[in-house]
Amino acid sequence: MSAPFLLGKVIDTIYTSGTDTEIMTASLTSLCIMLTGVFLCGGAANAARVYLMQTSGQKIVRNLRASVFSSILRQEVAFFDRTRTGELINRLSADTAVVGRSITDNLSDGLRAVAQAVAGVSMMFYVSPSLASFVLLIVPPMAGIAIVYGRYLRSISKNTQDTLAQATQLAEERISNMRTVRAFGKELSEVNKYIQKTDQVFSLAKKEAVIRAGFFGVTGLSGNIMILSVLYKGGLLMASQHMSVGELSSFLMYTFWVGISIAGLSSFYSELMKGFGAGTRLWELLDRKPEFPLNEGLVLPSDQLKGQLEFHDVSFAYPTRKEAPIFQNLSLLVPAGTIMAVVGPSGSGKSTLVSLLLRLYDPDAGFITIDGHDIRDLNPYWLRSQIGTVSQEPVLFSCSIKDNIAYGAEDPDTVTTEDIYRAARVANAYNFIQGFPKGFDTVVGEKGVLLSGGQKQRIAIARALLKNPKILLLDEATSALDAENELLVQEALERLMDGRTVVVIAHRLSTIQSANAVAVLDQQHVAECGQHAELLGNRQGLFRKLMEKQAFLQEEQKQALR
Ligand SMILES: Nc1ncnc2c1ncn2[C@@H]1O[C@H](COP(=O)(O)OP(=O)(O)OP(=O)(O)O)[C@@H](O)[C@H]1O
Repeated sequence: MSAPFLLGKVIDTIYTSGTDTEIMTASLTSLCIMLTGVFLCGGAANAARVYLMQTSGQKIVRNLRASVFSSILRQEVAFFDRTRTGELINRLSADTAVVGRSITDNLSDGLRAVAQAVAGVSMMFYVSPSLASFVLLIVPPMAGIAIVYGRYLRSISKNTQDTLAQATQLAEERISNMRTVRAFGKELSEVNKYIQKTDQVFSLAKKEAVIRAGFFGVTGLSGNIMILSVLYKGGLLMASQHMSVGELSSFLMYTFWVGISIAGLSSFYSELMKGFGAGTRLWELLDRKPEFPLNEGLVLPSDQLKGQLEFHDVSFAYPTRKEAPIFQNLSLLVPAGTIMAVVGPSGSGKSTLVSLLLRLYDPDAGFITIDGHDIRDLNPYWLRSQIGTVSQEPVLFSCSIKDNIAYGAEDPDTVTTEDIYRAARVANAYNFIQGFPKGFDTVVGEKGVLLSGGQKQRIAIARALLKNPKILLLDEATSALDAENELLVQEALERLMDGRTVVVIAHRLSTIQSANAVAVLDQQHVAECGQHAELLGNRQGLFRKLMEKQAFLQEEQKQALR
């Protein structure tokens, strides 16, 4: 900061020392030594600034990403029904990147520009207060222009990030459902839809470019006006002996300095406003409180849990479709240690029943109990740790089979390989896993696409076995497995169900026959409940009709295969 001042002194020394070369050389040497020291300190400070700002900025981004991800995972399931995956992915990657950029390199350069501008202006006042006051008349109109520009840029940035999120959503959905896109031959039309979205992003970027160009043009022009006014007014002051040539040179250098800082500041300001625009949704996400807590409430001694489940006059509609109730005054008792098969027409709410038991949603009226405790009073973490699930289409993560099975355990890090092998054996999965060249270390592809339906189910059964839950919620696969797989899965399921309270969405006759009771869902409540033989005996009953229809369909399928 003192460099222009010292350079001014150098010029004045040269100018005033006349022909006395000895004095001039001595003064010049000492001033140049001082200047070298100043430059060295400046260089070191600059390097330290860049390093510190980079590392602390990246740390902020890392923490921001972790907080956003943790905030997303804390939200209730209904939040994910309303919010698209692609949008959340975009918030996590693109928005945090924009905010990150605005607070890392940009903040570092911005702070330097602020420091330089403040110091430069102070030095301008120090060298010549009257010239400084004259030159800085340009600041108030510039500040007004900057405020309007900042607001506009902020709103454009928010729109850009929102449109980008829609484009990401479209791409994410199509890529993850590539087989359907291919089967319908929709590649070209999907590309066109994506291009439409990116075109919207492009037109917003063009708007941003126009206002940015205007703003940078104005700041450049004002810098040149400042220099021109220094030359004009400073020239006059020099002519009237109120300023030396060295002072005018210093002042001019400070003016350049301040001009460059203002250019830096406008770029800093632009990036900061973009960061604020992109950050708006991030702050909303970070501030959002989930509708129900994840880890608060009553924890019962797990060894005393019997596992009796009961629905008491439960009414429920999905938060996104409040106008279409799924259950009205539904009551159902599943005694501890028994198997309840749930059947009913498609859309009657069988999966919804399971979701309510897992407390993914809360009933609108009525309540659900486990051993007489309202599940809303129980700690949701604890509740879910007592429940095992195997769904129709089990989801496996893209990691090793070993890690996928260990995922069932409360603390996967403490699970031994022997525990995993044991669970795999009981689930009839050990032999086929060991048949792979890498055995249990085989990495299954995204969503486990390398495995057949039956294999995935057996891994999911091993995962549930490792959890060793008191309560089991099963959704039997509707898609037919080959005879051998069917037998192996059935056997594994029977072992898994042994000694637990089971609610099974049943699709196989054998499961329905072996269940202790069958609940038939229809018209938003339990239409019939009883043992298989008893329900079948009621000729007018819904269960009988369902079974007849199923038998009819099976017969039709067999004929079609012949
Ligand atoms: N997350 C959701 N948001 C809004 N509505 C939903 C949601 N999930 C399911 N539904 C609706 O709730 C109703 C019951 O669905 P559910 O999946 O529980 O039926 P189901 O008996 O299991 O059907 P299926 O036998 O065809 O699997 C359906 O009309 C469905 O469209």
